[in-house]
Amino acid sequence: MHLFGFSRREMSGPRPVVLSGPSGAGKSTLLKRLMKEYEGVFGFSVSHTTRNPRPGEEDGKDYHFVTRENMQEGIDKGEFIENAEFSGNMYGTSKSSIEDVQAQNLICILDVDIQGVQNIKKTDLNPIYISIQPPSMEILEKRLRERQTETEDSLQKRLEAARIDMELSKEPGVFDIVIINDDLEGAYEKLKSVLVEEIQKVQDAKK
Ligand SMILES: Nc1ncnc2c1ncn2[C@@H]1O[C@H](COP(=O)(O)OP(=O)(O)OP(=O)(O)O)[C@@H](O)[C@H]1O
Ligand SMILES: Nc1nc2c(ncn2[C@@H]2O[C@H](COP(=O)(O)O)[C@@H](O)[C@H]2O)c(=O)[nH]1
Repeated sequence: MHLFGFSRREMSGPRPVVLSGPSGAGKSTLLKRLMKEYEGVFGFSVSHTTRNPRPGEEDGKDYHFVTRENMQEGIDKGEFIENAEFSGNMYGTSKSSIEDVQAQNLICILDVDIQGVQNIKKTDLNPIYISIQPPSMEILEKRLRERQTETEDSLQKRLEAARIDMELSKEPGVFDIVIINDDLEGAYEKLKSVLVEEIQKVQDAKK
């Protein structure tokens, strides 16, 4: 089996991690904390998107912010392992975003929606699949509104996508673990406990 031209044996680095779950469930909050606590262990796979940057977001760090034309050109050229339409915008994971992280022997973290999960399952990336879920739709809506990043239209689209995500994530075998992000500390501890073995591998390799 080959992934991006490398055989699995040649790619003996740590297993990637896919973080998914509804928009507003707390994925970025948890992964930023993880990357801060374990500096030099994780590398973020920087996705491409056609949405506009939010205040404080940096091109090339949070996302590669691109036009639809640019993104479609890359997809047509086979540069993406997966891509999806979400809340009126295109999102996708380029092959090079993963290769850049894996070349450094870091645990590659992908933050993707449920369509991304379904499409990554068709590849041989072999990640650990983690779903971050909100305690309820009501709390999710409150968190999204308080974040003040969405228009009413975008918010409604995200809530609709969240309903589908919450249903699909209940299906057995889709995720290795589903973490309910109610209390942030508890959710973070659970996330760390799932990743402890991979973290150890990277830390041991550095010794
Ligand atoms: N356990 C929690 N309790 C209360 N608020 C939280 C909790 N976790 C995250 N939040 C807040 O909820 C909002 C949404 O979190 P975050 O942006 O991390 O979600 P996300 O899943 O990354 O969303 P998106 O997919 O849209 O990027 C943020 O304002 C964050 O500070
Ligand atoms: N399928 C993919 N989904 C992605 C990717 N990058 C992010 N996402 C998901 O999009 C929504 C919205 O993100 P936001 O930053 O606009 O709030 C969220 O669920 C992300 O997980 C990707 O490359 N592929």
